[in-house]
Amino acid sequence: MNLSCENLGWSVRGQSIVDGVTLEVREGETLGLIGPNGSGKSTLLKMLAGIQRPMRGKVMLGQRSLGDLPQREVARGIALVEQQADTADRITVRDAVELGRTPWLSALRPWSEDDSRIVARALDAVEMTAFDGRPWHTLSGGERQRVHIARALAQEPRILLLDEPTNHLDIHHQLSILDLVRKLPTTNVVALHDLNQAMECDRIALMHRGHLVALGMPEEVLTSDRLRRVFAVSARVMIDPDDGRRLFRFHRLEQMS
Ligand SMILES: Nc1ncnc2c1ncn2[C@@H]1O[C@H](COP(=O)(O)OP(=O)(O)OP(=O)(O)O)[C@@H](O)[C@H]1O
Repeated sequence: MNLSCENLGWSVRGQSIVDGVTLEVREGETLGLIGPNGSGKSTLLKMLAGIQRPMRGKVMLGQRSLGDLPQREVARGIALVEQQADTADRITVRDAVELGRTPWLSALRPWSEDDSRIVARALDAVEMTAFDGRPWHTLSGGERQRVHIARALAQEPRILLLDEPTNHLDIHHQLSILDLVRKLPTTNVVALHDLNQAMECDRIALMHRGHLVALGMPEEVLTSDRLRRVFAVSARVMIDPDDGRRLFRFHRLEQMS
C-alpha cells in the first residue's frame, strides 16, 4: 500500500514550515529524508503519520485520504518513531513494546500467544530481549530509542516512519538498526542527518526551508552543488576500495581554499 502526499503544507504564525510537498513513497522502498536543522523533516513525517493535520494538501494511504480513515486503521498501517518520544515512567520495557499491539486488539480479539511472539520478535530485533523486565526510567537514551523502535515493529505496520532513529545509538546499534530497517518487508521513510548513512537508502528526499528540493537516487540527489547550496558544505567523494561504494568527507565552505 502506497503512502503519498500532495501539495502538503503547514505553517505557524504565518511562517511556512512545510510548503507544497508532493511525494510518493514507493512500496517496499527505504526513502531517506534529509535536510538541515529546521528544514521541516519532523513536521512532514508527523503529517505523513497522521498525527499532525496538514493545513494544506493531503496525505493518501493507498487511494484514501488519511483524514478520512479511522485512527485505528491508520495505526495498523503506519507507525512513527518520533525524535524525542517519551513514555510514561512506570512501565517496563516489555509493557512499552506491548503498546505497539494496541491497534490490533479489541474485545473480540484479546491478547493472544501470537501477540506475545510478535513482541518477543520485536525485542530481539533491536537486541533488547535481556532488558524486557527493566523499568523504563532506568534505560539509557540509546536503549530507550531501541525500545521505541521495537514498539513500532510490534505494531506490524506496512509503513514505518522513523525520525532520526540512530540518534543516541552507538555505532554498532546505528548500523544494526539501519540494516534491520532496510531488510524489513515494510515501506520506510527515515529522517537522517548522516549523509553517508543516507547513501545506503533506495532513494533520498531532500528538504530545504520547508520545500522538497530533490527526490531521487542518492547519487543523483547528493551532488556537490546541492550540498554546497543546502548544507553550506563542500564534499569530497571517496571510494571504499573494498566495495567500491562512495563516501563523503565534508568541509565547511569557509575552510575551503
Ligand atoms: N509548533 C511549532 N511552533 C513554532 N515553530 C515550529 C513548530 N513546529 C515546528 N516549528 C519550526 O519549524 C521548523 C521545522 O521544524 P522541524 O522539526 O520539522 O525540522 P527538522 O527538519 O525536523 O529539524 P531537525 O533536523 O533540527 O530535527 C523549525 O524551525 C521549528 O522551530
